This record gives sequence, C-alpha cells and structure tokens, in this order.
Amino acid sequence: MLLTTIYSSNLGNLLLSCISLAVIFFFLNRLASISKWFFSSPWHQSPLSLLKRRARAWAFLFRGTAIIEEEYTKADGNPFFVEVPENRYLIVSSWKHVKEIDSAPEHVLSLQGAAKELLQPKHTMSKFNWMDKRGAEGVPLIRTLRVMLTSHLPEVLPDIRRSLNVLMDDTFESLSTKDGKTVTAKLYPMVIKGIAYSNALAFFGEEFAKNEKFMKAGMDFIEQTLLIAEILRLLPKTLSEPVGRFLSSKLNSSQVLFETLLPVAQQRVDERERAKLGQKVPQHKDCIQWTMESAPKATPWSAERIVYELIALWFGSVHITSTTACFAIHDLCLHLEYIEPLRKEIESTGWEAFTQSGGKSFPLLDSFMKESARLTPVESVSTRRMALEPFHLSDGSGIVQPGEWICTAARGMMMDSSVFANPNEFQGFRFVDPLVLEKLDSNTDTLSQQNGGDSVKTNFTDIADWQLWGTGRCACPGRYYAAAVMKTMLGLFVTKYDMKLTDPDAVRYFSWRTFIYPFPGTKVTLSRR
Ligand code: HEM
Repeated sequence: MLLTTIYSSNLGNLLLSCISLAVIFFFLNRLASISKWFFSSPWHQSPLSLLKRRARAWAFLFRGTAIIEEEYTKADGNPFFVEVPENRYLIVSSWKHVKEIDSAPEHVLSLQGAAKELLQPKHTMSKFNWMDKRGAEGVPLIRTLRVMLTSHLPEVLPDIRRSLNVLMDDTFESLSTKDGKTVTAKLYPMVIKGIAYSNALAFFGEEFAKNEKFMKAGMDFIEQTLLIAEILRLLPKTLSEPVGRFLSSKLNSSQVLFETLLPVAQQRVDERERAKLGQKVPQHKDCIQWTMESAPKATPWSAERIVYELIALWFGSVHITSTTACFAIHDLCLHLEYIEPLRKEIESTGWEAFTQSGGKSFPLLDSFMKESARLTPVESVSTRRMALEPFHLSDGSGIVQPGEWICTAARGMMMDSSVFANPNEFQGFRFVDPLVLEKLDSNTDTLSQQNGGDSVKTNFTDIADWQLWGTGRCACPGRYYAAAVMKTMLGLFVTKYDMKLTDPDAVRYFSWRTFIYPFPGTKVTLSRR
C-alpha cells in the first residue's frame, strides 16, 4: 500500500499510509514485547496473570515508588524484579549485592547504558549519542568535578552566596506584601532558579550566569529533557527516531545551550593549540577548561565534544540538586523546632569558616539535610546499571539479561531499622557527633571551633551507609559541590526568614516512575527577620 501511494504521489495518502504503518508497527512491537515478557518470566501461567502483570507494569509510571516499596517489603531483603512498560529491573538491597554491582566491569553492567535509556540524549541533548560504556573516551568530567570543582569551592562559594542572597531579595521585593515584611512565594521555581544560577556561576562563570537567554534555556532544558525522554521510552523503536527528531526540533532549549557554550569552548581549544606552540594564553578556572584539560592527551577533545559533556553535566546537576533542596526546605517548614539551633550554628560559625572548609562545616545543617533526603529521597532507586552482558548475583538470587537493569532499593534501604534506629521518625540531628550536640546549648564558641576548619567530616556526602549518591567508583562526583550549594541556600533561608508552608496539608509532590517531583505551585510564607 505504501509503495502504491508513493507511485501515485498523493501526499495525503502517503501520510495516512505512514500513520497506518506506524500503528501496525506499534501493535506488533507491543505484541512482541508482551510475548517476550511472557516467555522470559518464570511465572507465565494464564493470560489473566499476564494481563495483570502488564497492567502493573504500566501502573509503574504513576505508582512506581509505591510499587517498589510494596515489593521491597515482600522480598524481605532478597532481590526482586519490577516490570516497567519497556523493561524489567532487578532491585537489590543487601550491601553484599551492592558491592557485586560495583565490581562488575563496565562492559557487563553499565551506568552510561542506563543513563542513555533514561535521558535519550540523542534527542534531548543536541544529537549527542553517548557510548553505552562509560569511560570509552576517558572520564574527564569525573576528575573535573571530584577534584577541580571541589578544590575550587572556597573560591566560588562566596560568589554563590552573594548571588543567592540577591536573587532571594529580588524575589521577595517582586511579591506583594501587606505588612512590608511577609510574602507568599512559590518555592520550587525560586529554588531551581537559585540552583541553576549557582551552577552556571560555578561551572562556566558570571558571563553565562547573567545571560538571560542561556539561563532560561537551562531551566527549560530540564523539563524538556524529562518530557521528550519519557515519550520516547514509551514508543516502539521504529517510532522513536522520527518522533524524537520532531520533538527535539520543537523543544530545542539544548540547542541554545549548545550554541552559547560552543564559541567559548572553541576559543579554549584554540588557546590549547596556541599554548602547545609556546604562546602565552589566558588562564581560566571553570568546568569548560578543566574538562578540556582532563581529556585524554593522546586524543584531545574537540569543542563540540566538550560542550556535549557540559550539557549532560547541566542536566545531572540542576534537576536532582534543586528537587533535593526543595524537599529539605519543606522539611525546615515542617519541623520548625530545628530552625533556632540551625540559626545559632550558622551565625556562631560564620560564613567565612564555612567557605574555608569548602562547604563541609555546619554539622547540624549537614545532618538535617541527610535526614531530609533519607526520608524524602527524590529517587527510589540508585546505582542503576544496564546489563550489556548477562550478569548473575554470586549467590544465584538474581540474573539480568542484556538490556535489563539492575539497581538498588535506595529508599527502602534508607528505612532499614538495622542501620537507622526508629527509621520512620524525623530526627534532624540523628547524624551529628554527640560531642557537637552537647556543646549546642552551652558554649557557642566551642561549637564554632568544631564547625570550622578543613578536617570537618560531613555525613551528608558519605557513601557508606546510604545510597543517595550511588556506589563506589561511580558515586556522584558532584556531591561535595551539591552539598555546599544546598547548605548555602538553606542557610540563607534559615537566617533571612521565618518561614512556613502556606498550606501545610496540601499535597507537596507527585510520583513518576522511580522519582518524586515537588509541585511547582507549593507556596511558602516568608517573613523577613
Ligand atoms: C542532591 C544532588 C545530587 C544527587 C542526589 C546526585 C546523585 C547521583 C547519583 C545517585 C549518581 C549515580 C551514581 C551511581 O550510579 O553509582 C550520580 C552520578 C553523577 N552525578 Fe550526581 N547527584 C547530585 C548532584 C550532582 C551535581 C551538583 C553534579 C555536578 C556538579 C553531579 C554530577 C554527577 C555526574 C557527572 C555523575 C556521573 C558519574 C559517573 O559517570 O561516574 N551530581 N549522582
């Protein structure tokens, strides 16, 4: 039929034929995937149970966090499978299994393979189609973040704090107030704007942070990536390519990011070449420069390649940091008894000591943020890996086939009573060294001495007892930066305002697949102190 129509050159018919073919492909694809699930599953008995399983797989989109929680409880510490519309995940929760995932080579279990399926970079990130295997072209971004950005924190934190302060004041001034002192503000837009601005400042410099077109595209990019990736994941492969091309031509914020970053990256590449000839070139301290310098010497990266990496970094750093910070501010409003001790800590320690410690100090705030993320983690699973080859857990309790995912039950593990006493209770200072707590009510000077200095240990960025940051060699390299910037934002909220949720009983978030997302309309009432 399609061929006949092409020969008769009738465009309307051609379109109709394409649509009919697409629909047929769609149903064939669904049928193929249903039969795949049916025959690969150990519990394929009746059509009714098959239908139930597929209904639950689709319900995962809306009830993912609840479904994982139900299966986690039933599994009683053992690995369990969860079906999603387009795939199947094996979810583990023992630390022994977590270590096995971490030890598996990248060609067997791939973080990048899972991230690629999750974010569909070919259509969401300016046609940047990642390799399945992480590190195939080096891992310069990891060094950039873990080493360079982290050690640069004492230099950049004061600028971030000043900018956040101004942004908060501007938002406050822009809202109407009855008594000149109190306003009602939508929290999430305020938080994402602050985090995006801080990230632009820290990663690329002030020029980018002040570029309104770049910043708007940077924030739109987060929602557009989530939206396009979701649509493409649910479509059969045959449709995802044309639909992806169509969507990325309409929702093109990544293109704005690309076009703004490219000339600067190109300039840096030119300088790199001039430096090789012995010419004097300017010095730069930002993620563009560090990524370029950390790329393999034998195969230096092009300007385009550097920019692709930075666009991926932008998504990873803005989305999860702003949602996590937003939930921590909800918790400050829900547990007002913590506000005074936190203020006391910040005011007695001072921002100077915080800056010198590279954002590690403020142990009370550190603990509060950890408790908030433990009880309201944005992601229910962590340590996602896609199997590129079959992978068996050593005790035979689970196997994943190529294309399937294995991950950890992050949320469930954070509620494990053998690790966290009374896990359902919000105890904001649960992770504070008892010595620091003792000093809290008495001597603020001693508290401030304990809080400053380089040797301060932070529990929030620790990876030993929880899964917020993932696992081992792949654990989030941006966590020191994320913790420092979140502390700065929360610290400013606490010291500038008395605050509460405007409607404490309103639903604050919704669930999609494995993550929860704060409602952008949730309001806070802020009163200037
Ligand atoms: C609260 C904020 C954040 C959370 C909860 C978080 C969490 C995570 C998790 C769970 C992973 C995967 C680790 C694994 O699978 O083992 C990850 C990876 C990563 N994160 Fe973060 N992250 C946050 C903020 C950031 C920020 C601000 C940056 C950049 C400055 C960043 C950069 C990255 C990168 C580049 C990776 C990939 C690491 C790799 O390929 O080895 N993250 N993050």
